[in-house]
Amino acid sequence: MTDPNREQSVVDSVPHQLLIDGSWRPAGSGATTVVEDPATEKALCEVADAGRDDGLAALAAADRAQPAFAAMAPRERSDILRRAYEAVLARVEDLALLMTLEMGKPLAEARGEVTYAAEFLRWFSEEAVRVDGGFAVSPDGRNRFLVMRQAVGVSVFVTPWNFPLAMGTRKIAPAIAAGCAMVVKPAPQTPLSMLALAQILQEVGLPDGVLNVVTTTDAADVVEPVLRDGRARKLSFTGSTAVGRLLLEQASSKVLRTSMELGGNAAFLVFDDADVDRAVEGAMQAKMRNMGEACTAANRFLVQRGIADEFSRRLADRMGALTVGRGTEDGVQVGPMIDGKGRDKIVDLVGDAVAHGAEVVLGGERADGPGYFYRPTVLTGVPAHSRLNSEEIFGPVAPITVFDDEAQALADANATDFGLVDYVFTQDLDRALRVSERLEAGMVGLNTGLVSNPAAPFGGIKQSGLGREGGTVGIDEFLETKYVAIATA
Ligand SMILES: NC(=O)c1ccc[n+]([C@@H]2O[C@H](COP(=O)([O-])OP(=O)(O)OC[C@H]3O[C@@H](n4cnc5c(N)ncnc54)[C@H](O)[C@@H]3O)[C@@H](O)[C@H]2O)c1
Ligand SMILES: O=CCCC(=O)O
Repeated sequence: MTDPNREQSVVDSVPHQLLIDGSWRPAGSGATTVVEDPATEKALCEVADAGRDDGLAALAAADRAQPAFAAMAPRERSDILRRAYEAVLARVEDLALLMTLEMGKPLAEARGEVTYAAEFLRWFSEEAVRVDGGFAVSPDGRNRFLVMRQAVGVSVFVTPWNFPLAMGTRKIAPAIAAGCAMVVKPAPQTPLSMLALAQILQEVGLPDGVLNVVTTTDAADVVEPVLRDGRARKLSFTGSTAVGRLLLEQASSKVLRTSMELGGNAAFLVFDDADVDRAVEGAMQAKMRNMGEACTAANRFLVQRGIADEFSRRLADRMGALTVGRGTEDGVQVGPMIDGKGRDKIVDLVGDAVAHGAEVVLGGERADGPGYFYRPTVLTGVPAHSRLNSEEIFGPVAPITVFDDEAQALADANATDFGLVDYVFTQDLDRALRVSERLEAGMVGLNTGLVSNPAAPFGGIKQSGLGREGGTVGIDEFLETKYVAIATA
């Protein structure tokens, strides 16, 4: 259990204000909003609650900073990122505690996210100095083509609460590497991790105005004017598909470049020939990482008939052995859901599935007492038409249905508007490749329950998004290609 004095001092060590043009300031209106600990439902602190004018001030600051930052030597931008990587790692314990306090994940997982977030800073410090161009002779030999890549320009980031640090660095690091100034709007539930990151970036020498952070409870009031203003050139959003769709419309008014990391509805396929130990281990990872509050979370378990009983029993045993509690306490493996709305949605989805005939093998209820806790749950016989199969659960619920053959498994897995990630467990190499090719998803976990890696291209197809973050292509989202035609005598 962490010491309450240490918790308070970690919360107090972060500025609770907006960062605009290198200075920390209150919201123009003086408004503040409460940040809550979802495990206790008690207030942690207050932060500035920005409005429209604050958002536009942040945009103006980014616009002023943009030309000099784009002109800065790539090595200098790379060095800023490298120093930030080292500074984040030096503060793993404080950043992890801050994250656990504001969003609930157990400390061990929060440490993992801090490290994951830091890796984006390191990866893009290495990419910053590798932006290339091209030179070619035209087919008729009369011209030369010079191809250069330049920073897109001022970028607007809107980020979610579930990975409050990593979803920030996955955008901020490539933007710095490419030379883009930014306006960042974190989720209202988790402003503290982003403010702590901004403080670190400031300390390691990021020029004033390059990163502007605007915390608000009225996202629409702040973000829409910024997108419609004309000075921003790029929007990168991570969050739900519904909000992504709305922001795409707003971004279209000025034809902004867009990257969209949206919701998922991952299928987790287990074939009769799978190694059951690996499948159960992978299921625990794909389902229980972040208490199931992950876009990559396995949302639908599709298990072949011959192995279904054994897999369901073993998964229920493992999930039933998890310790639920406040993430700051020793040994806790499952923290609270982010808020009452998130927890109530899970209650509704499970209720709907049970009403349609699903059987509760484990859990199936919220936990008593304060905090937004929901017990790890396994359901079998979940009917195809229940809401659990089409909506993101975002919680520790594993719905299992049975299939008979590969064609049915593929049809069921692809019967969704989403296409972020799917998981496949089989020991048959031909099947593994065939199924991976036919799954309609941007990513596939083959005999693994974890695909996230800063060095790999993360992203979805269908209504799960546009573009990729991370990997060698992550920086491309922040670069324009310019071609110069050179006439030769
Ligand atoms: N694909 C990915 O990489 C990825 C990663 C993490 C989370 N997600 C998705 O995010 C969702 C969970 O996060 P969430 O609940 O924070 O999502 P959300 O869409 O409710 O909110 C995301 C962000 O959008 C902001 N927002 C909400 N309404 C807005 C508006 N009208 N204008 C401007 N901004 C607005 C929120 O304040 C928040 O900062 C899930 O659907 C999850 O799958 C996707
Ligand atoms: O919520 C989505 C998960 C994000 C990740 O794994 O990088």
